[in-house]
Amino acid sequence: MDSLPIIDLSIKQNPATISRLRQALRKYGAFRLWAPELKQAVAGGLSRDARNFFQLPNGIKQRTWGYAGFGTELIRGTTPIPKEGINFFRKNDQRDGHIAPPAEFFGSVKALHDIWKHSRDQLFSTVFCDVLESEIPLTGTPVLDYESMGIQYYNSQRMIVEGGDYSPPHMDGGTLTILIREDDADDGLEVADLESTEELGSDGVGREASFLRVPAAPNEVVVLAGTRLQRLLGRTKARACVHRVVGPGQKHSAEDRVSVGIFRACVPPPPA
Ligand SMILES: O=C(O)CCC(=O)C(=O)O
Ligand SMILES: [Fe+2]
Repeated sequence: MDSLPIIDLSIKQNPATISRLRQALRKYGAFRLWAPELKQAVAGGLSRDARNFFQLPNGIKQRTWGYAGFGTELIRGTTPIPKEGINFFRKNDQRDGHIAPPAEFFGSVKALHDIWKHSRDQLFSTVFCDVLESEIPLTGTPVLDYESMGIQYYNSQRMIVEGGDYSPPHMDGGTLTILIREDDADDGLEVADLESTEELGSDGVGREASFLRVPAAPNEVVVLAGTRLQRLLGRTKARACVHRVVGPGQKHSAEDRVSVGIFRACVPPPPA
């Protein structure tokens, strides 16, 4: 397998596709999803609004709900990630004395979320019933598991360590992450071949595994399995994807990079 298999939710999956998906969930914990409408929503406004937001003065960003400043997010509690981000629909983000994100930006995020809502049930029934043949309910624990959206902004001008990576190898929590990126044949995203190492933790896997590049191809997004899915179903069915974003160095093109994650894609966010 030298690329991740892809599914189109608008058609019934044939047995060959199902078997490729099962294999990919064990080997990489990831697959691709045909989703022109999600890509269109990002290209048609959200990425522009995100770039405008991240250009705002620090003082304003710091006071905005859900904002995480450059290098403040940590991997495994220790390693700072050289990116900025803003999260939407997360509990407890609407702190006193803070301000809402610009209305236009919020509108674009909301529009993307409304589009995603239409595919969510179909994705879950395909993955859990047809592919994983699971009867374990994966929704319905909203205290642990609620959906949020995060926009990541990586700026190569701000890389502290030359040749460093944008994001170290890590696993996401939750069941599934939907990752939407701007089209780019090599934007640095890579997923580990989990069958190429005995290591289980993301740091060990990151050191030892071979990694597969995942191009950000037109009309498609990537679905990553998270630690919660692995816990619920067991490693024999699905592994949590270990992924990283290799820094700009010589390896890929982008000077800055915007990505959108739908995290813990599982249950609807709590009402605003
Ligand atoms: O920016 C990306 O492509 C990956 C982001 C990511 O892995 C994360 O935010 O958890
Ligand atoms: Fe991640």
